[in-house]
Amino acid sequence: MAAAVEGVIRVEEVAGRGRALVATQPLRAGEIVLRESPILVYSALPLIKPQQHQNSSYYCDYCFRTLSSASSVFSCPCCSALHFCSQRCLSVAQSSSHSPWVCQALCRLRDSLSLQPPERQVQAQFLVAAYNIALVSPAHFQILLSLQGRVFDCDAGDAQFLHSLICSVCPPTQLPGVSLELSAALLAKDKLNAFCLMEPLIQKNGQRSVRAYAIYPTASFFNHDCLPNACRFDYIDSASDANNTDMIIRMIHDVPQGREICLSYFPVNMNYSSRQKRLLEDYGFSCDCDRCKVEATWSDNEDDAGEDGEDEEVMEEDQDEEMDAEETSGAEHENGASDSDFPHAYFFLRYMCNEENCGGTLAPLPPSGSSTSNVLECNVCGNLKKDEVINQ
Ligand SMILES: C[S@@+](CC[C@H](N)C(=O)[O-])C[C@H]1O[C@@H](n2cnc3c(N)ncnc32)[C@H](O)[C@@H]1O
Repeated sequence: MAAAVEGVIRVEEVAGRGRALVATQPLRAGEIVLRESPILVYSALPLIKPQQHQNSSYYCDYCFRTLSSASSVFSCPCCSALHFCSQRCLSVAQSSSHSPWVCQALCRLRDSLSLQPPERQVQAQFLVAAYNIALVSPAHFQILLSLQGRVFDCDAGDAQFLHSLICSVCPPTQLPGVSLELSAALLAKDKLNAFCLMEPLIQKNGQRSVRAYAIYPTASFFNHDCLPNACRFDYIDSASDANNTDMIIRMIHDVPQGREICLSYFPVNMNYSSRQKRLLEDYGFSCDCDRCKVEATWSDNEDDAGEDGEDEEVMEEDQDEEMDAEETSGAEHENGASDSDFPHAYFFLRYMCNEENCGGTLAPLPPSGSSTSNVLECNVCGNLKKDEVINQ
């Protein structure tokens, strides 16, 4: 597991927000403050693939890179259901994420879950992956247990169903300490801390789907802000990097020492009601960041309440009720609010990607020497853009 960038951020307790990551020194725009590998990654595809996809595989079930051609696919010799991009990925998986215990458990789950919705199938995969790390990597399991998320943070019905299922498909003697409470706590930790590794390409319907979910030990301590000062990058299909599922956190702009470093758990262009609903339902808190304080006074909040997107959402991008670039930067809003009521318009003009259907956030490339880069990179579509402000 790659470590955090030494010393530039540290975990602190912040009143009303739990643990948080705080700058130990002034941080510069574009600076990488964290790079780390996940302790657990699992597929976002349901166990039972839709009929039309049964004979196709999209990505390696170990490194999660796209599988380019059928000729380069290595299938699990036991279940034939998981596919790997190389003999190396297959071998490593067999002693870690696709251990004989996982292989057997997933085969049995496929039979038992055929009538269950895709989300349940994905949750079952998470629970198998989580209990597997208790067997193959107890230190990582302890880290998982230390993350935010208690029994009552997850749906009791889901926990009961999935726990009974796991117990019926896995020999219990192999899972010391397994209990309904533990299964529920693990599901809660997944809900509050998992990041989505998104498909790089936007689909025809304008959406991007989730390829895999991943849990990172330090990145799990980033709290949310609707105007974040840092954002995450991942390069899942990168061929050059052995750690393609690493999470990289870069500063969007300069911050002073002692400032909390926050991410947005979803695209910054979501509107106020959708953000509040999502944060309360999925993360259990009401946001009172500077942006929310301003937008709470806007009169049109009632109109968009209740219109929530359907995507899975955990610290990820989705296409919920959006504010487009014009709305977020216009001099006059539909409800009569002007830029003086919207002091964060500057953030949207400078740091929101204006590619259609993207919704990504821009951060400068890492600084070289003492100069801040004048090139901004989008964390969703990857487009590069000249920073007009720095160029002026
Ligand atoms: C990924 S964890 C972040 C780390 C967490 N604070 C901890 O102590 O482990 C997400 C949880 O942190 C808390 N949190 C995140 N952002 C917050 C905010 N802006 N205000 C209050 N609580 C927040 C919520 O409890 C949320 O479910």
